[in-house]
Amino acid sequence: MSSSYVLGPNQYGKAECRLVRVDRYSPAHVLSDLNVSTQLRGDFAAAYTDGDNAHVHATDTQKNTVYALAKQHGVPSPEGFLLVLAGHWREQPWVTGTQMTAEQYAWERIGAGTPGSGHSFARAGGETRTAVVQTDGDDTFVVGGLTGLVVLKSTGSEFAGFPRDRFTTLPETDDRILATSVTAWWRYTTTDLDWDAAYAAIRAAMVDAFAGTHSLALQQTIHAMGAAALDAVPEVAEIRISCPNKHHFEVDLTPFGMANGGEVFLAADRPYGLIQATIQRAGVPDEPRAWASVPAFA
Ligand SMILES: O=c1[nH]c(=O)c2[nH]c(=O)[nH]c2[nH]1
Repeated sequence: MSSSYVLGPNQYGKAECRLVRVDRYSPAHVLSDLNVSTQLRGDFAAAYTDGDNAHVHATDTQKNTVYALAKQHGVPSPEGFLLVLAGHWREQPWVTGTQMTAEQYAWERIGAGTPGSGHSFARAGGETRTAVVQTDGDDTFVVGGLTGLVVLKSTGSEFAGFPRDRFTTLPETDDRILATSVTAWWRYTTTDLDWDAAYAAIRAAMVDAFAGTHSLALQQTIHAMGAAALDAVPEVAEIRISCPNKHHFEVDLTPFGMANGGEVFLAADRPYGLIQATIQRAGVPDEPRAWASVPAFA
């Protein structure tokens, strides 16, 4: 190693620990959804100059610490949780400074009046409403839709009974987080409607179906959402729904002597299940021209 270089400022840690904490103390669950990054500064030069890791608190350990301290202390606020994390790391050998950062995603309660109220949420900030109008000669077609409607149930979701082969490792579960970002397109059979009222009715029907359905699979939930949309607005002939299964993995805290209790989750971003279905009103003829150029399932 040449002595003509000196190591300048440096820090290291684990970036973007996606942490979801479900407080189940009352029937109305409380959800905290954070993206936490940790950075340590201190006496770590030898790792850079000599590959000597004797002082290096592994970034994997830093990640585990996020989830373990979330279990122990809860996540009342991003600031409060980061203070807990910083307090932990500042006490460790060789650490002279820390930088703990978090983004928090806000959720609103949904499904009031359904059995899912209390454990069903939609990401605040909301979805994007979409629309496509096409003409072909004298004919006019209207497709409405939405994308980015992010919804989550902190209980009331199971997944079991699926085939097991030699590559199957997924355990069956009778209680998991179900979360998705809904994209939907629906075809109207009219060109004369109160479009805002129809949109509001379809969105509300889908959200309430998501909240109110005790889910045995995302497939079943999607079907319930589509059927609810068709029930809500008779002028809709069919609805296409595309839903990524935004997996939330219960973090194994047993190596740290803690039982998770369905409270601390790692929100994974990929890979994800992708479930897509069209729900059609029986007996209504297809109209492929309405869908020309509308993105197919993707
Ligand atoms: O609701 C689900 N549907 C699936 O098809 C599936 N596959 C999987 O691994 N998890 C899930 N969850």
